[in-house]
Amino acid sequence: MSAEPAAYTDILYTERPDGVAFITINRPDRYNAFRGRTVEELIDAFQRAGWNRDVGVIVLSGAGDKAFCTGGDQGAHDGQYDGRGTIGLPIEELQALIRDVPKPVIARVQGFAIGGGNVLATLCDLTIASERAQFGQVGPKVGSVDPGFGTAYLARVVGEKKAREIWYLCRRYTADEAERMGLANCVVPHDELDAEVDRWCAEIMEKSPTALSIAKRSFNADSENIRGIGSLGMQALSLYYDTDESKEGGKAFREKRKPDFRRRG
Ligand SMILES: CC(C)(COP(=O)(O)OP(=O)(O)OC[C@H]1O[C@@H](n2cnc3c(N)ncnc32)[C@H](O)[C@@H]1OP(=O)(O)O)[C@@H](O)C(=O)NCCC(=O)NCCSC(=O)CCC(=O)c1ccccc1C(=O)O
Repeated sequence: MSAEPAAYTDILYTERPDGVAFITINRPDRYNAFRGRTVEELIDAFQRAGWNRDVGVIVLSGAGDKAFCTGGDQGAHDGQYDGRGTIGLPIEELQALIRDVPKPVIARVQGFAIGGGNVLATLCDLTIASERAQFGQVGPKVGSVDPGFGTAYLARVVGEKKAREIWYLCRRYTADEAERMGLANCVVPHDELDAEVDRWCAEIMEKSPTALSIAKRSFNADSENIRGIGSLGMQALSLYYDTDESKEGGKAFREKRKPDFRRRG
């Protein structure tokens, strides 16, 4: 096994001899929320695994038992986030890269896949969930929204009505509900999650890598226009983040109280 470069602080990276690369968000004390640095490291790791011919499948996961990923770190923004990019996070690059790497990406979801973490799981080619996993969106509850793949592509995956419900009501969904709506491929007992992920990876590794990459690109082509919607939307999100309405969401989350979005000046 090759270990992650010493420079990574927010993720773990491992390539196994069987051709599986594991990329793990390693901020369990923050429920694997991402800050600017986390997103940069994820981009670096996906580039590394994505173009290495010895790697046939990539598994994205979150460290610990609590969360796969809970989206942007609420401690890393009051307005823009703390990194580069339109909103202070190069999140569009990461989302596009998960689609662009010419090999299947599996989301291994053992806990919360919430907010931007739910977007990452949705973007992975396949999702394998523990029975303890929980899925959902929180954007309109915390003064945010994903204006591209997280909304428009989600509708391709679960259908328009369900996608709108997910975003407008911000409920949490069990792993079984996620499977029924097409957000997860399968749900397994918690202690069987890694074995199940290994089984799917082994089956993928037996298949023609070129056929898989053509299949992936073909699936992607049909929803590629959403990339443009997303980059336009990020400009709008950047303006929204600077408003009192958006800031109230993050502030309320940090103060552990209900937000008051409808208050006027
Ligand atoms: C994940 C929860 C549903 C868990 O709820 P619960 O079990 O009641 O536990 P809590 O007490 O709420 O949380 C435990 C502990 O974890 C900390 N924490 C959880 N999530 C985050 C986070 N994202 N950032 C920082 N810290 C987090 C929490 O503060 C607690 O710590 P203590 O020290 O114990 O107090 C629930 O926690 C939850 O709903 N979390 C909020 C998730 C969130 O706000 N995510 C970011 C916004 S998501 C979003 O806006 C969608 C838009 C989007 O996808 C996007 C698009 C473009 C750029 C960025 C984003 C983005 O994701 O922001």
